[in-house]
Amino acid sequence: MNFPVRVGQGFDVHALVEGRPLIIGGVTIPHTHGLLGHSDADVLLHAVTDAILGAAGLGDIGRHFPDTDPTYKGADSRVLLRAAMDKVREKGWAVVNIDATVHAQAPKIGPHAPIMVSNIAADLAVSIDDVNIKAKTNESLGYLGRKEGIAATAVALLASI
Ligand SMILES: Nc1ccn([C@@H]2O[C@H](COP(=O)(O)O)[C@@H](O)[C@H]2O)c(=O)n1
Ligand SMILES: C[C@@]1(CO)OP(=O)(O)OP(=O)(O)OC[C@H]1O
Repeated sequence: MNFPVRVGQGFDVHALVEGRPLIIGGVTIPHTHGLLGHSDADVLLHAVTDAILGAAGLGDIGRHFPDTDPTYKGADSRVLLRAAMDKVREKGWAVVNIDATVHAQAPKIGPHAPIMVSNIAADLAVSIDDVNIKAKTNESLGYLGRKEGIAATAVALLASI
């Protein structure tokens, strides 16, 4: 159906391990542990990438940037987000707004959220007013509550250009 707006959602989770930097929303956050992944494991940017790809009907991040491809080993997820946005734009879509949540028992995300917002807004070519980042602990419940990993969820609204 041709309709001038489309919605997409994204989810990602990565394990917290020692000896890796913690990079979320393009911000390197001082912490005892970092996220494990093939790329820089930026869980928030991966959720946002899946949200915009999903809204455009373009599948998911692993389809475009496989974790079996050495090209993406240690990749900066902002580069992947910009490349995904290029594909979304080529299909005739622009981002209206993004709303995302980082599910992290620790560390505190709030102090870093403004820079995350500005990174994501720049990569998607939208205003900082069009990107909202929230954070929640997992109330110490489950694998997130035990600080075994950090998850992120995101929704994206696209408009036809
Ligand atoms: N990693 C986090 C988690 C939470 N916040 C902020 O704290 C508020 C309360 O979180 P609860 O999970 O206890 O409801 C939340 O609304 C965030 O503002 C955070 O910054 N970083
Ligand atoms: C980003 C990619 C590619 O380097 O790898 P990871 O960093 O492991 O992240 P994931 O969230 O599993 O997403 C898809 C991947 O293909």
